Amino acid sequence: MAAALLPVDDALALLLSGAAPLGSERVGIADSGGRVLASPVQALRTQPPFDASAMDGYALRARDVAAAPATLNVIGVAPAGKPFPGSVGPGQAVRIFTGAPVPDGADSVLIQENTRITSEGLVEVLEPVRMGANIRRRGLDFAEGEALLPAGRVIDATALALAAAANHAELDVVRRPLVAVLATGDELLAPGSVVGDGQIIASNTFGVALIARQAGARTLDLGIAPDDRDAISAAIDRALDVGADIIVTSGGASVGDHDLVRDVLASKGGDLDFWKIAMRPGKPLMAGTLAGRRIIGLPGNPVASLVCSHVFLKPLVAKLAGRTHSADIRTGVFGGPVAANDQRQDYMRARVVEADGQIVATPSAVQDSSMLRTLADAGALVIREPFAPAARTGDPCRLLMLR
Ligand SMILES: Nc1nc2c(c(=O)[nH]1)N[C@H]1C(S)=C(S)[C@@H](COP(=O)(O)OP(=O)(O)OC[C@H]3O[C@@H](n4cnc5c(N)ncnc54)[C@H](O)[C@@H]3O)O[C@H]1N2
Ligand code: MOO
Repeated sequence: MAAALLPVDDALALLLSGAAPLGSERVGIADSGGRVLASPVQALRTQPPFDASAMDGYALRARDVAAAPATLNVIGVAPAGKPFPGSVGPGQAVRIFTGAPVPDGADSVLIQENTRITSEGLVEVLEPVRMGANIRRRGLDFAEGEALLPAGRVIDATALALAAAANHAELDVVRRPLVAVLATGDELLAPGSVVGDGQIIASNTFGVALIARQAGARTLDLGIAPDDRDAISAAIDRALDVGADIIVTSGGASVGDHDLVRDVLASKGGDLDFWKIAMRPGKPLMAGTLAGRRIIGLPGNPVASLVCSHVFLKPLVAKLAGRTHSADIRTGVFGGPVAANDQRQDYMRARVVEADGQIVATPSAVQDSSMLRTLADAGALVIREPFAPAARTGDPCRLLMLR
């Protein structure tokens, strides 16, 4: 009897054990969007750094206009960036604009809509103003030294603007893992090639690399290696030389005479954590380490390579990149009957629609792992546990959402 295959969850746990965020690097604030903070961000300054006007109008003393209408002497102007140097005394006002420091002596800002210019240097105040109105107090937003953003926060638009406002020209971010991807196979040609007898176009690594990038990696395309030990070995050496954190191969993972990836890794001193798992598609998946780098050997079948990338590569990249990853797993119902499952956990491509508040998932009739188009059409993968019994239309199912 064939050896029992490693369950998917156990394989994933093995792959992720010991994976931790990579070190940090400093990047310019303008380049930090989308990265993950490696250290917390503190305010390097106080914002606003002075009591500031929130409106265009007049800075004055509230008590002077308590019995409005009242006329005040306009003794100067305070635009943003140019503080008024004097002080506002009884019966006086300073023309002020949004963002300008409130001059000494003034305790309130009256919006200009509630005033009338009567003559040069005089303003008629039509309504009283609440004490302190329209003034943003110093430090309203944050004060120097305050913690603003925690380590681990993804730098979204607001975090980026806040860090800039706090006067950070550079930020400490988690290094993005470099994922090098290699296609293997004598039959493979780059897209755009003239295709000869027995040849096909290599597609896997494009999708695999995009999945890695979307999880937070940088990627390097190592191209296509023929089914030749030296060629595969040379490509892996290149990945080691450029400092790849994860080396991903596609193809050559199975048991055929031309499936060489495992041999090459072994000959280079690599250690396999697992090979062959209870998954469909994806049975020949392998993972291990080589010279301190992580290796993932994806099966060549296009759907297997992409499904394994979603299930294994994505969380590994996310972990090294310091991101929290949780697969989008939902409960739905079957839109058609499915047969009982065997010992491999199945990831069935399914079209999904919403009906009566439920996700209805209808697996494609043919699930051959060469069929990319059915994966592109699938909104989700139905996850079928090993030995799950046959299911009928309307029975609940577990979905890994793809879109
Ligand atoms: N005797 C057995 N044969 C196979 C088994 C098995 O257990 N015993 N497992 C099957 C399963 S499951 C899979 S999955 C495949 C995976 O095998 P490999 O990883 O060795 O993949 P290849 O043989 O190199 O290629 C399989 C298939 O995919 C095409 N391919 C490969 N690379 C690409 C690429 N970059 N882009 C597009 N298509 C690619 C290749 O031409 C083949 O058609 O093994 C089964 N066999
Ligand atoms: O994993 Mo192979 O594609 O699982 O069929």
